[in-house]
Order: sequence, then C-alpha cells, then structure tokens
Amino acid sequence: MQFLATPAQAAQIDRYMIETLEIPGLLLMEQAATAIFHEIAALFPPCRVLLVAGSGNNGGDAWAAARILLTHGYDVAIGAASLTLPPDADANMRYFSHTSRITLLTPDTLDSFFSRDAAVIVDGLLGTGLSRPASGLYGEIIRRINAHPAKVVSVDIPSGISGETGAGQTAVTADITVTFQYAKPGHLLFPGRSHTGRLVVAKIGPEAGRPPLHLQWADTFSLPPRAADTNKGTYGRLAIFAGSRGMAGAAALAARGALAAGAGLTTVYTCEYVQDVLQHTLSSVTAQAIGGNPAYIAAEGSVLENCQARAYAAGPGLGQHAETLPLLRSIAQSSLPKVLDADGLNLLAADGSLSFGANTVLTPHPKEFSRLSGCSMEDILSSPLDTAGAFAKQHGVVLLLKGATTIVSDGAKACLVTAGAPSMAKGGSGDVLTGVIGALLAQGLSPFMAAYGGAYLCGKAGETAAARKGDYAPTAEDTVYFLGR
Ligand SMILES: NC(=O)C1=CN([C@@H]2O[C@H](COP(=O)(O)OP(=O)(O)OC[C@H]3O[C@@H](n4cnc5c(N)ncnc54)[C@H](OP(=O)(O)O)[C@@H]3O)[C@@H](O)[C@H]2O)[C@@H](O)CC1
Ligand SMILES: [K+]
Repeated sequence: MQFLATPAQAAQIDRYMIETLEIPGLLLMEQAATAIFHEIAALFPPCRVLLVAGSGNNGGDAWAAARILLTHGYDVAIGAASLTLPPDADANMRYFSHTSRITLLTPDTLDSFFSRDAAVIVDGLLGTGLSRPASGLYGEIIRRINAHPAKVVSVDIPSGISGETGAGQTAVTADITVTFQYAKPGHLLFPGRSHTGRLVVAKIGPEAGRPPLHLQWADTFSLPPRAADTNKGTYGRLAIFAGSRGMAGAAALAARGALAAGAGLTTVYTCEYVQDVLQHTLSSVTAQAIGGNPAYIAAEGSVLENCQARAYAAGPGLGQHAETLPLLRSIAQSSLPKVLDADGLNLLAADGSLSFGANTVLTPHPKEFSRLSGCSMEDILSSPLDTAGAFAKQHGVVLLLKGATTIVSDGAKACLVTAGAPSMAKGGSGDVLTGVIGALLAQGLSPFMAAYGGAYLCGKAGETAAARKGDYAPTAEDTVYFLGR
C-alpha cells in the first residue's frame, strides 16, 4: 500500500516541508527537476528536448529541469505560456532570460515552436494547481503536445487532468508521469489513468511528521503463509447464499472463488435446482437446499442459526424474488462478517432495506450503487470517491465500488485498486470476487482488508489470464484458475 495525496493535501505537505521543516521551496523544486532529469536520462542520451512551462510552480519544475538537462548536454528549447511566475519558478526561468532558448507561446508562435524535431517533450503546463478545465491557448498547447511524435514526460500530472478526480477532457497524454512525494488520485482514476502512462513517484523531501493521509493505493497484497499445524477449521467456515434456476453458474463461481482464496469449509445454501447442479460439478463444497422452493431461495432467517459460519457471502444469482428478502435482511443485519453483492444488493435496494450490521462489505458496480444510494450515475462517475465515502459513512459499511479502478471505502479511509484487465469486464467476475472476499472474511481479515485484498487478488489473476489468453478470451473461471499464480 502507498499513500495518495489530493492536490490540497499535496499543497499542505509542501507548506509543511517549507514552513515547519524549513526546507526552501527552491530546493524542493530542484529535487523535483532532478527526478525528471533522471527519468529522461535513463531513456535518452543527450538529444533535443522541448519543455513547456505554465504560469505556476509546475512550470517552475520544467524550467529547473531545462537547466539541468542543458548542463548535461541536452539541447533544450522552452515554450513558456507565461513569463509572470511565482518566486521559485521565476528564479529558474531567469537562468534562461538572456538566452534565445525561450519562446513565449501565443497563437502566432505555436506552429513554429511545435514544428521543431525533438525526442522528448516535458509537460510542465499545469500541475496540481489546475483550477478549471484547460481551454483557449492552454487547450491548443495541449493539443500540440499530443500531436507531436516525441515521447511526453509530464511533470507531476498530465496537464489538464484533475489531481483530485482524474477528470479532464482536454489533457496531455503522457508516456511517463513523474509525480512528487505521493501519487495523486487523479493518476489512478479514469480518464486520468489513461493519460498518465508509466507513473514514477519521486520522493523530494522527508516524510516524518507530515499531515495525516486517508487514501491509499492497494498496489500489493498477499496472504500470510499457512502454518503447517493447521486444519480446515483454522481457515473458517463460509456460508454462501446464492443461485436460482438459470443462475447456478453464479453460485458455482462464488464457491470456486472462495475455495481458491482459501476458505476452510464452504457451504452453498441455495434452492433444490442449484443444489443438484453444484453436487454434479463441485466436489469440494457442500450444497444445501433451503426454503422448499425448487427454483429460488425462500428461506427465513432461522437458517443462519444452524449454519455455524464465520462469514457470509450473499447475492450472486439469487434473482429478484421477494421471498428471498427475509433471509437477506437477516444476513445484512447480523454482525457476522459478510459480503453482499449483485441480486442481493438489488433486492435490498428495491425494498429500501438499507440497515446493515457491523462487518458488512457491499460490492456494487456503479449501476447497483446508483440503485442503493439514490445518487445519479453521473454523480457517481464524476465523484466516485466522495459518493462511495459518504454512503459508507452513513450506513457504517465497507463499500467496494467496482470499476476499472475499484474504490474501497469505510467512510474514514479509502483505497484504490488498479489491478485488473479489460478482459474481466464480463459476466461472472463479480461472483468470483464475492466468493474471494467471503473466503478472506472467513479467514479473519477485517472487512476493509478483505474487500481490497479480494479486489487485488482477482485483478492480478485477471491480468495473468489476459497475459496468457489475450483481452477477449479469459473467463471468470480463468480468474479462479490464476488466483495466486
Ligand atoms: N510548492 C512546492 O513546494 C512544490 C511544488 N511543486 C510543483 O508545483 C506544482 C503546483 O504548483 P502551483 O500550485 O503553482 O500550480 P500549477 O499547477 O503550476 O498551476 C497554477 C497556475 O496555473 C493557472 N491555471 C490553473 N488552471 C488553469 C487552466 N485551466 N488554464 C490556464 N491556467 C490555469 C493558475 O491560475 P489561477 O487558477 O490562479 O487563475 C496558476 O497561475 C505541482 O504540480 C508541482 O509540479 C514541486 O516543484 C514540488 C515543490
Ligand atoms: K504537468
């Protein structure tokens, strides 16, 4: 896990380093510029570099990088959107003030500046100080950068992308982004993620005593090695409530996910029809028909008292049967660790049953989350962190909002999971995730950890499947197969 900083937090941390730790801002800028230089030097021997500098300290980093590149034999040309700069940026700009390397970028000079050959463009137009969408001259500069054949190295964040939300319609598309101290949410959230290229996080100052951060990037996760003197009881009993006629596969995938993630004992509680299917296809789980209806679950909550589970996973393939609701409500309101997904969430949302006991993980995709929360899809997609966090806090749950970048929030802290592959945008992926999270809960992980751990493990398995089988062919079964490999 690594911490992320929003633009406001990054500015606060800069202030902390400058005012409390008494590190001059000019020195921090030099560190930032040195990191940019090293990335360029690692890829290109001395060559022509175009540097584009805006009106803030992001531009200051570019001016400082230009100086370091020049002293190492690179041929630099700087396109300046402004020559009125904050003090540290101004100091770095002045190094060039009596040279012919500066072009003031105006509609009249854009063509000549960007028609130059160059191997690299350094994008220091806009950083974390972006205060509005890029348009006008800035929009035109961004289009020129994107149209140039050179490799693009963005300073801190691709210009035009919001560091907070990843939003930005007119934005630089970078090959490499060198950010400072902490990655920003905008690097990981789409569309920002697709503009960032390879992300390099360069430490430019000490970390001790910095203001607290609440957002992390789940870029690693592993389960502890299993001790030799353990048995199936050590790893928990998971009760999965899933399946209805026509959707036995969802129950089977959740069960397979749970087995592959290490649950000690897995029992699927389902209808007669699905029980039959599971008994013929899955030998490592037990399946129990409950409720008396052959086609779907129609049981009362009393079944929970007898199943002696350490965790529940409920929802995959349940269908939309009102008779399933009493059981779902009992599961949702119990204090046992549990994960609720898919039809389980839809049924509870349709009924307005949004009362959850402790240790609850909900795993909606944006449409399911819209039904649950009443927020519009537009609000969810434009502010996923805020909407997920507000819902998690209000209902006392861990909310896992599925997406190409998955968000996990408990209302106080949150993390982003970027593991995954486009091949996973396919039916069945969510069922496997439910089973995996259920298994992690059964093994005693906290709901927050089980949620991001499950998303990470499934995402990595999906990446491996895509590496072997391409973007189209992998199925949810492949995600199960590659879990942990
Ligand atoms: N502080 C430090 O110690 C360190 C900081 N570092 C670096 O500083 C960067 C942050 O610097 P920053 O705060 O100066 O903001 P920055 O992104 O350069 O832009 C602000 C300027 O852009 C303007 N502007 C905004 N939106 C616009 C738009 N759409 N179109 C046109 N203009 C627009 C805005 O105008 P205003 O909003 O005031 O009207 C203002 O003039 C950070 O990303 C990192 O690279 C590192 O060196 C490490 C040490
Ligand atoms: K930039």
